[in-house]
Order: sequence, then structure tokens, then C-alpha cells
Amino acid sequence: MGKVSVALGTSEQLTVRTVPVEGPVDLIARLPHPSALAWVRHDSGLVGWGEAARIRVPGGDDRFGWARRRLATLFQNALVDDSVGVPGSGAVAFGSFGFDPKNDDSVLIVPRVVLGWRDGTAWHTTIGDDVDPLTLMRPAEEPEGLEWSGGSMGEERWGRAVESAVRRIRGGALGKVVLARDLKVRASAPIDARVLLRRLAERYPECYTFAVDGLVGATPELLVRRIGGQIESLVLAGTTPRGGDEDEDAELGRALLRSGKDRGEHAYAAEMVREALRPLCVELDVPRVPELLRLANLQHLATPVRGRLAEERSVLDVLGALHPTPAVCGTPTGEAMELIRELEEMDRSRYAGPVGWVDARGDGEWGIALRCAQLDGAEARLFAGCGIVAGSTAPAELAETRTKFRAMRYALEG
Ligand SMILES: C=C(O[C@H]1C=CC=C(C(=O)O)[C@@H]1O)C(=O)O
Repeated sequence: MGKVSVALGTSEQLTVRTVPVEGPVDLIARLPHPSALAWVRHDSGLVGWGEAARIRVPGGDDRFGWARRRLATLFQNALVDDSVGVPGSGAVAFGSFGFDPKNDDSVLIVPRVVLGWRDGTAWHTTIGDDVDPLTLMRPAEEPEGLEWSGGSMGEERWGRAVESAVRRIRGGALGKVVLARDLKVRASAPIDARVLLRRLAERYPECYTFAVDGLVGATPELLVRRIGGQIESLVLAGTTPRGGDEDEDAELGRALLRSGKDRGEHAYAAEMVREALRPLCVELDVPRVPELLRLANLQHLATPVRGRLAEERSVLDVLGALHPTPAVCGTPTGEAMELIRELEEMDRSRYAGPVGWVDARGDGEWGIALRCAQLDGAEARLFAGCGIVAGSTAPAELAETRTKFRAMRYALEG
């Protein structure tokens, strides 16, 4: 069976078979070639390879609903034999959506092979009839000869964009906007995503290490996990570096928790998530006070959110209600999106968009694609952004982007 071209009413049928395998499984080590699909945290998650179907999702305000309907058609027609029956087993798609609703880069990929490992259960799914179970393993090679160049905008120019945003905010046009910039790098040969995944998963085990269609990264921000009727999210906004020793680290963390500027920046994001989820939930817990999340390179203000859905909804519907949160766009959303289009002078593409997986039950886990790079052969484009509020300054925000770039620089450089 070839790759299914997905159209509504398609009569083509996917044959899906999931069997249990012995765990634990080192998921990233099992990826046979560089075109990897991955969603891994603390060694658990899903990896996939090959393409049984690829759905290009056109831009538009209903793109998450559109994606759910297309996928439902494909999965309803599938012949499924799933003896494991856990979230992520059976028919599953990896996905990555563009940040801007106008963007046409969004994609859902149904792999030919999926390996999953979670809570002591490991499974192997094949999709399609002619899957070769012994896909040849090609060794991963580290990137070499890296040549860094600037981004779409130089640092000074980006600093001036931050200053313009602060002026607009102080003038009352909006409360918060997230401005991002990029960095480009070229290696001497095509970059193998598996090396980056391995390094990221080892250094940032508490993050979701992901790869979908060349977008590779390790995000700390869970946009939504839906398992049955339960949903979870982790809202992040407000950042400070790690300290050189324990005392400095603790003091930086305390200062972040006390910082009016960062608490304000965080409150915009937490409040919007509460408002977006309230109509969908019968129970919703959004703590009023953020906690501290410590990563290898920085610390964030974090609000863990839990809820119970009022009715049956796919994780894709919940994404549609949440994206874009003020952690990556701003407040109010429309004004912030316009200002991003005006000031950033680059196409974010799928950076800061939702990335994750969805299965045929509508369960899934999606993060916000942060601390990531888009790979294109021997080239990569890295992204980092910061929330700008009335109290922001260009030098501090530039320093924050440099700290955020460190995750992917390390993934590439080792
Ligand atoms: C936009 C990014 O981070 C967001 C998530 C956490 C903290 C953020 C901040 O403090 O600015 C950002 O809102 C990025 O890493 O590119």
C-alpha cells in the first residue's frame, strides 16, 4: 500500500496492528533513520517512522476542527487490530501546526511504524500492509563543521523591535506581546535529528523532546494532554537563568517569584488558559499563584492546570480553544498577533505552534513548539522568544533569547 492521499470520503483503508513488546524500550535509540517522529519525556512516549499518510492542514480559523474531521475519516475507515488498548496505541498521528492561523505549514503524519512505552507498557504498531519489520538501521552521525550566521534580524534591530513593542504597550494598545527571533546554522552534511533528540532528552528529561517533519526541540510547555475525559496543561511565562551555585540559584528563583513584571507576564497566560478551558470543562483547577519550574539552563514561572471535559472532545478541539496562548502570542490575542506580524520581520512557521500526537480515540499530548529548530538538510533555523510587557527592556530580553537558544545550540554542538 502506498502513501494515502487523504481526501474526505476516501475509500482507501489503513491496516493498523498493535502488539505488546517487552519493555523498557529506549525509544530514541530505535529510530532507524533521520526522518524521525518523536514525543518523549522521562524516557516515555512515542516514536515513529515512515509515512502511511500525510495530511497537509490549510491555514484558517477552523484548522484544528478541519484536522480532526480529516483524521476521523481516515481513522474510522481503518482496519484496526489493537491488543494493547492504551492512549497512543492503535491508529495515531504526529502533528505540528503553524503558529499563525494564516500559515499553511501545518501537518499531520500517520507513521508506518510506532513504538510506545509508558507506565510499564510497551507496544509496537504497524500501519499499512507492506511494512518491513526489519527497517534497516542507519547509524546516526553528529553534525560537523557548523557555521553560524545571524538571524532574519540582527540583535540590534531586534532590540529596537522590543523597544517599539514596549512603547505600544505603555501607550495602552495591548498588555503583552511575545517577540521572537531566529538564528541560522549550516553543517557540512545533512543534520540527523536523532543526535539532537538524544542530546535534548538527556539534558532536558523533564521537557517533551519532539520531532515532527524536521521541527526538532525540547519544550517544557505542555499545551494540553487529554486522556479520556481528563485534561492537563502547564502554563509557562516568566523566565530567569539558573544560578552558578545553589544559593545564587535559589535567590534567582525567589526573585522571579517576587518580580511584578514576570508575575504580570505570567498572569496574562494563566488567565487566558482559565477562560479558554472554562466553557469546555465541568471541573477546572487553575492555581492562583505560580510555582517554579527549573530546567538545565533556566527557571520559569509555571501554573499546572487540571480539568475534566464536560463532553467528548478530541484533544484537537482543546488545542483549537487554547492556541495561541499569551505564553507565545500576547494579550489581547488579535492585537498581539498583528504586532508580531508587523515587528518580527520573519515567518515563525511552526515555531510556537502546537506539536504532539493524537490517536483515534481523540487522546493525545501536545506541547508548544519552543526551544526548537527547523531542520532543512544541512541547515537549521533556531527560534527563541520572550514575553514583552510594560516593564521589559531590550538588553534583558536579548539576554533571555540567548539563554533560550542554548538548548538547541547544545543539541547541535554537543
Ligand atoms: C516564547 C518562548 O518561551 C515562552 C515560554 C516560557 C517563558 C516565556 C517567557 O518568559 O518569555 C515565553 O512566554 C520561547 O522559549 O521561545
